[in-house]
Amino acid sequence: MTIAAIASNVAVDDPVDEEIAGYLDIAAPRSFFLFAGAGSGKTRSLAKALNHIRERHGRALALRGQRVGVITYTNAACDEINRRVEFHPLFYVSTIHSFAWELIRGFHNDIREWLRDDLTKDIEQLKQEEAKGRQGTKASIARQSRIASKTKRLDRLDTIRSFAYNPSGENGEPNSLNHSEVIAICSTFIAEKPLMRWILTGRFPFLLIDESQDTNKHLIDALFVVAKEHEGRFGLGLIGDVMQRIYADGKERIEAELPPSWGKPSKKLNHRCPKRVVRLINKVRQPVDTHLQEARSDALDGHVRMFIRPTVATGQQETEDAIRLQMAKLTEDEQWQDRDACKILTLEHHMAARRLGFDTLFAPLYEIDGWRTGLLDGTLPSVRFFTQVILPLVNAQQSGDKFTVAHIMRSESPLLAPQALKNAQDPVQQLRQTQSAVDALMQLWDDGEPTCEVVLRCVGEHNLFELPDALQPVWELLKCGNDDSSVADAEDPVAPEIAALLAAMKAPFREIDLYRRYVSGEASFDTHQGVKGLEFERVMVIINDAEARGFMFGYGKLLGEKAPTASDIKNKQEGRDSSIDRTRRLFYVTCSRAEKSLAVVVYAENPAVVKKHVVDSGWFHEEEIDAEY
Ligand SMILES: Nc1ncnc2c1ncn2[C@@H]1O[C@H](COP(=O)(O)OP(=O)(O)OP(=O)(O)O)[C@@H](O)[C@H]1O
Repeated sequence: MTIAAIASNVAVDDPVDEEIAGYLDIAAPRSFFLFAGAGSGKTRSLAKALNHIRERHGRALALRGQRVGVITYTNAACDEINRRVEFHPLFYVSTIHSFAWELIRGFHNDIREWLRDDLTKDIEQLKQEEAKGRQGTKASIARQSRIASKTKRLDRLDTIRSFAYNPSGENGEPNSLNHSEVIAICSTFIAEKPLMRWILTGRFPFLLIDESQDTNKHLIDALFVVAKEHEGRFGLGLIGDVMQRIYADGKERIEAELPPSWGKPSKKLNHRCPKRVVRLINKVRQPVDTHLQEARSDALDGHVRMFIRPTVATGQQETEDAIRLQMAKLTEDEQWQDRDACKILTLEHHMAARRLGFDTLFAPLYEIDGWRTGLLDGTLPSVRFFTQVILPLVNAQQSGDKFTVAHIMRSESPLLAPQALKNAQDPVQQLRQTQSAVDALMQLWDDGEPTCEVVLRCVGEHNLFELPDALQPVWELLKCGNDDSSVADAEDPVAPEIAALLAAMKAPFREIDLYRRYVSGEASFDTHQGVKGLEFERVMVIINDAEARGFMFGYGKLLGEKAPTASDIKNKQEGRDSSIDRTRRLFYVTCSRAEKSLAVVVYAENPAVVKKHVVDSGWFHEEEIDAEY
């Protein structure tokens, strides 16, 4: 054996996978919680565990008509697990919502009664609030509208024979359940109905949950009940890292509630990060628990740097570009110069939107609560119309791609709809009219770049495409020139959605493509939360409380700039989560994405205080900090 082989630690966690295999025994399954930090190869351990079940117990399970349930966080994660188990039908791999629906579908009467109870309680609560509140306020109007819609739903319940749910869709039909209802119903049924627990364990004698720290706490609590009641015939495997819990509905302090009978395997190695990053994330984690990691013995040393800059109102983009050049020099990695070769993590989407230059379009739409999800996954119909119909046409036309232009026009334009061509007295004339509509659109670029509003007006005037419902009123307003929401009658303002769209339409058309690239993951930017589970060679973490809007996370306290509030101190004393804890975990997640080098950029009110704090905490050495005062 060579010295290198003796010193190598890369196989140090192999016994953990064997330990897990021991728990996955069909004759005596045992529940377990796998403690494993960032980059420790949780996906690989999960895939190994599944393949072990298939080899050892696949036949027996198949004969009994049983499957192995696997819950992961995203559809992409489901695809990855399925790929690693070669899409074997023994495994039912799904997201939490699909899994919950799979269990409750068919229990229509029970679902109806659950909804009746839930709606009645909600209405009662709203009525009490309304009785206490003031009439005529916006809050009162909103409450009354919620009471009316919930009452309508309650009144219709008895006419609904079967309920429906679409995990990836809008769920707008009267019989459809929304995402949180599906989770709540499933958790309640499991917790309260013994039959449901028998059904669950009968169908899935093993249930493995990845990212369990962020799995809905009510569901985890319900599954704890199942694991206890069916001990010896059902094995629940929770895989996760408590330090990476970043969503509010995950279960706090799950590790403290694990029953003594559960297995508690723990992985030590970080396969992803260079040695210096592992030392940093260990220091960040140290005050929280004892699960510290080792880097692989063959890992790079890597680089970490903190750049502290005074808080400024503008010019962050230039500052961050200059920092990338500094990183390129000190890491001798030229790719830092190329923004697209780096992952730049902002705390919130609007910070990325501002840096990438699609803020005019994005900011007003993001204000509308019900639109956020659609805006972020690119499915919001009003914006989708621009990204999926108008932009491809403009791009194809600009690059002379006649085939694509013809394809888009044939499939999307009412001018070339079969009926329009059939009704046209002269089809050749109809084709000419279509061409002149496209020409009119493209001429908008002759005098520089048009705004989305100008483009929309042109599309509407020439009937180039059918407008989605949401844009129809905007087009009507644009047509009559009444497009300035700021001068709208204060007594009768336009609906917030329309005002948001009118504001967004002021964006230059180029913002459409910048937005599209961001939401499709092609851009160099992402948010701190959005990169959970991912890894990148060069990571830049941007910390700027002055730009952040949410209240969930705040770096000032974590970095010593602000004192903890009375409620932070109370939370700590009572063992509850505080914003410092949440922010620490978020920081751990972001830093642990780096495969080669990491730059942390902090905009601080008081750079000297931040510098002293991170040096005193042992996170960075003085020479790793570049502070400007
Ligand atoms: N035993 C191993 N040997 C070599 N490389 C490994 C091993 N296990 C995992 N890796 C690699 O390490 C990286 C991290 O693995 P993975 O993404 O599964 O970690 P994770 O535990 O899910 O991390 P996180 O919780 O931080 O997202 C991946 O690039 C993976 O291919």
